[in-house]
Amino acid sequence: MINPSSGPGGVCRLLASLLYGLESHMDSSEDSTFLQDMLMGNTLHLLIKVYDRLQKYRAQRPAPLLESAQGLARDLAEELHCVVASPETTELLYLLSKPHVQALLSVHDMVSQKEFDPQLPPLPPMPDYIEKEEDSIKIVCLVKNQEPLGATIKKDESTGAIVVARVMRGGAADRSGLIHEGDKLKEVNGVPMENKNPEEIIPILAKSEGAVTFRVIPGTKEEPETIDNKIFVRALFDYNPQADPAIPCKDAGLKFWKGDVLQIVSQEDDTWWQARRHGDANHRAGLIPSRQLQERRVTLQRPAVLFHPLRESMIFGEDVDYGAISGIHIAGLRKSFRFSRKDSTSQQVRQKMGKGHAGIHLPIYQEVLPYKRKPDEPYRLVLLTGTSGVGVTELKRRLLLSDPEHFSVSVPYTTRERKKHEREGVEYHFVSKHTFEKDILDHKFLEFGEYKGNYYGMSLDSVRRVVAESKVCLLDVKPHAITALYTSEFKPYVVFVKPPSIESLRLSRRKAKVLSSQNEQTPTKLFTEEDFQDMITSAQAMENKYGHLFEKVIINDDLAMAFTELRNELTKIETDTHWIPNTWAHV
Ligand SMILES: Nc1ncnc2c1ncn2[C@@H]1O[C@H](COP(=O)(O)OP(=O)(O)OP(=O)(O)O)[C@@H](O)[C@H]1O
Repeated sequence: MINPSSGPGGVCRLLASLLYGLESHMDSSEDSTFLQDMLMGNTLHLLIKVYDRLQKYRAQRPAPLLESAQGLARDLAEELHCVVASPETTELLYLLSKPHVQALLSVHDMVSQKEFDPQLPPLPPMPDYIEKEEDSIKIVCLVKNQEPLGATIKKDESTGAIVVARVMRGGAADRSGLIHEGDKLKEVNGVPMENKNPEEIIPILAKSEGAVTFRVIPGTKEEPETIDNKIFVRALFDYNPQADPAIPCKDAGLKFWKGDVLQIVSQEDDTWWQARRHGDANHRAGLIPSRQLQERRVTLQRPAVLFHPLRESMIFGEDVDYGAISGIHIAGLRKSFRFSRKDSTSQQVRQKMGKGHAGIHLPIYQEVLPYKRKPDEPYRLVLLTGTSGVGVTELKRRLLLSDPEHFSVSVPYTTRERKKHEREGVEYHFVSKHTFEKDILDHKFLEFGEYKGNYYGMSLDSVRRVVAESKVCLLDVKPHAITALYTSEFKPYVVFVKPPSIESLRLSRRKAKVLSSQNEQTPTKLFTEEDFQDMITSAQAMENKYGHLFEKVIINDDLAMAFTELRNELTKIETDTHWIPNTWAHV
């Protein structure tokens, strides 16, 4: 090693002795000559001298020249004095000599040399354990003087955790931007906060000066209970960010299912909104496709994993043969006024109502509001729908029997002759063909059809009459009729009765009988394998097309269980706060 303090002479002597010491180890005189030439040569000695001068020069300078603006200006002025004078150099020299330029340079040097940031202590090592329930720990190191921390703490009575209760504006904690209300303090300077009271912790904080290290679980700001100015939507499709190739970050996505209520927290981005699932313990917002993005996807019907496009051949439309109208009594109650099974050879059903959509054009998000029925308000209309034979009539029948004072059905209209035992307005409203046809033209019917030369139909007025009696009106309708009732007047609670798997159908419907209009002598028959298959296929098609209108899906496997589930759900919507489309709030 060259020691500059020993001076160039010392270095030369060192090189000479080094050469002498190495000679005995060298095999060839050629190597020895080469080393001697190199080490004792003038070039190396001159280089050592230059190096030595530079060291001395640097040691004499008071401050590093390049960091000082004044020094730079001085050097520049010296250089300018040596060059041939020109108007520019003269002007520059004049400017540099001006007192305010000098003052400016001096201020620059003063500021640049000042140490403003406190010396931060080294970060503490990462903890080698993280409790399971903690999804993130923050290690905050504050350097404070005698000033207080500027935050208050409290003990969370339910969890026992020490929580930052308040951060004072402008205080040390606030200025750091690292400690927030709701943060849980786990440790202060290595002292665990568990089982400590705020009174024990305050002196620890007060005493600490210099670097104070906090181990903190970032808190989630407690949301005030008010829902004003918040946007809630019901998701009308399933979404899995892991299966979405377009999302900017899969882990930042929010997975949700059709029917989930989401709070939209940001719509700033046109493509990706931020939302959290209502009722989730996790308050972290996640990315969801914006309405625009999802609409584009639905329109393009891709990617298939995110949206199940409708298969046209399976869509229930106005041209489908729904078969006969059933107006048959079962156990003293009228059989469903729905267009019945496909095995009928009867008339085509003409639809009048139910065309178009209830303001929901694409099943994306439906804006919703919390709703709780007031005692003087009418009950929500209960619409039961499902594929033929699935058990809609049976469930309605059980509801009526369970509480005839509370539940009721609307009375359909017919143009057929009244039978002896029938009473006007009980089984049917009996009207003339002329009146019925006039009512059709006046859009009075929700559904109507023709069977054996007679009209049958359900009018909106019939529904209104039940609602006006302060009863829960149960109505079983084909899904396309839902839209006509999807209004703030009726606030329909739409229940889709869904068949279970084909194996469960075979088991549960072993002895069940269905209507068969093929044989007048034996109007009922056992289910066939084809019936089960049809039920499942039709249910899937219905769900694909109208699923966005279904507020509740009940799988009718075990009848008693399906009934109990339905009954409980109806009680809930009568008594609890739940979500309804926000358009129903404005009458
Ligand atoms: N979960 C069930 N287990 C066993 N049998 C059932 C179940 N649900 C309904 N059934 C029976 O299946 C048959 C058809 O039910 P239901 O008449 O209620 O069907 P529906 O949906 O009203 O059909 P449609 O529109 O053709 O009248 C009935 O005999 C009924 O008792």
